[in-house]
Amino acid sequence: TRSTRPQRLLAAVQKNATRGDPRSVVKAIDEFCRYTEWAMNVGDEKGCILDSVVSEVNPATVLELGTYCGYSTVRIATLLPPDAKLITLEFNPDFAVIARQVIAWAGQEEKVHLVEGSSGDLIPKMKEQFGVKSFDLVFLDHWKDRYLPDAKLMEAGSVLLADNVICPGSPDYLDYVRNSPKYRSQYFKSHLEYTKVEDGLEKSVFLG
Ligand SMILES: O=C(NCCc1nnc(-c2ccc3[nH]cnc3c2)[nH]1)c1cc(-c2ccc(F)cc2)cc(O)c1O
Ligand SMILES: [Mg+2]
Repeated sequence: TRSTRPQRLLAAVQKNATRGDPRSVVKAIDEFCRYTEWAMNVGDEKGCILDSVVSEVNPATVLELGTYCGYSTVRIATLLPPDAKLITLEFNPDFAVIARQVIAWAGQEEKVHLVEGSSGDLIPKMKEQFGVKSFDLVFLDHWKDRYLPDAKLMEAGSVLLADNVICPGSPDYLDYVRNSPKYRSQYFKSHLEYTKVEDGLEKSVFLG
């Protein structure tokens, strides 16, 4: 049967990227998605904004919601010190299978813990399962209607960075973080990955 898009993306990584070289993995995915087949990775333009926020926060613990093929997982992990921890949640087992291989090809498996399941179930269990009370940085890139309920599950002191606040959009989340006294929010205008369509990242600092 026909391969899936994540399988074709992984094949492009294994063909064009050097094992153990995360930057070549990121480059191979961006080239594949720009010139061969679009895929919903955060991409190179928004990826640079992601990189700058990760570097600024310099987190010891990161939670990523929505692994997909592991593109942003690799970008984030590459910027973390060896003892830092990145937990990434993926709901779709087919995506998780691919993401594990992309993360391994990039040589980042030490810092990354990919957990399969739904954010609504797993976030409340974070504390006991991973001994993590709160995360220094949370990257929201999963189902857009889960951003707000999951943010409310996590109100324990961290920086939230949300992808796709314009396209596909998460209007209830955006309204909440921009109008709640609990957050200081900032919009980074950009474009939907590999296109000219407007999109952006919203960075929201929890004020406690
Ligand atoms: O849907 C997206 N991303 C979400 C993937 C996902 N698939 N499954 C999950 C999940 C759901 C529960 C979860 N609970 C825990 N992890 C979870 C992961 N997330 C997404 C879509 C687009 C997009 C834009 C324009 C278009 F015309 C078509 C598409 C762009 C993007 O950057 C995205 O991130
Ligand atoms: Mg996204």
